[in-house]
Amino acid sequence: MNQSKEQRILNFVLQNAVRGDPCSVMDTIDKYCSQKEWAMNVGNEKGLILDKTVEEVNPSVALELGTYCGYSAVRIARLLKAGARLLTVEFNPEFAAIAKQMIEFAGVQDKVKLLEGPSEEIIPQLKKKYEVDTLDFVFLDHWKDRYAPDTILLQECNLLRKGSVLLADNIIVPGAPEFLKYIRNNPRFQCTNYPSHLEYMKVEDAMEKAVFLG
Ligand SMILES: O=C(NC/C=C/[C@H]1O[C@@H](Sc2ccncc2)[C@H](O)[C@@H]1O)c1cc([N+](=O)[O-])cc(O)c1O
Ligand SMILES: [Mg+2]
Repeated sequence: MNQSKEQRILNFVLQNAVRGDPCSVMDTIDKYCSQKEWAMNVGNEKGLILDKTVEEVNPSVALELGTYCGYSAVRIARLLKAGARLLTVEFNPEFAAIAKQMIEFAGVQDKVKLLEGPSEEIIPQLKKKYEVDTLDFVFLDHWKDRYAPDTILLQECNLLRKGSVLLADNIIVPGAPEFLKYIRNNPRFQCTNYPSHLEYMKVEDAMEKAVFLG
């Protein structure tokens, strides 16, 4: 049975990256996906916006929606302080299995907990089952039509506190129009747009930061 693209990406990392070195894993994925097969990792240009936001927030508890191959989980986890943790949600079992191996190869597994299942089921479990009080940082990079409902669900589950920071990928491509409409018209969020480019392409994209005002 022939391999999936995601399996080919993982194999390329296992054969070419340096075990225990998150930057080497990120660079190797970016090399493969820019030269061989495009894939929907956040990439290095938008990745730098992600880095700056994570460094600014310096989260104790971070949530990622949409793990995919684990590129942004490795990217975020490498910046977390001692004792801080990233919860990342993936509902596709094949992708989850790939991401688990990617995270372990990068050596950040002690900071990352991969939760398998759809965000709408996992989010309501975060407090009781995963011992979360509130989230300091949330990276939205899953199905674009889930960004708005999941942002509402995070509020309904009292998972946001004054100053919690949301960062959403793909504001232009594929786009998240409902989310943008919701978040920019909501007085409880302070929004900032970061123009960038679609990963590995000369196509315009953007990220949106939304700070919860409580
Ligand atoms: O479609 C995109 N992303 C959707 C990502 C989805 C990821 O999240 C879960 S869905 C899920 C996970 C958790 N809970 C519920 C659902 C999927 O299994 C996948 O791992 C996308 C597309 C493009 N593009 O150019 O076409 C560029 C990008 O940067 C993108 O992020
Ligand atoms: Mg994306």
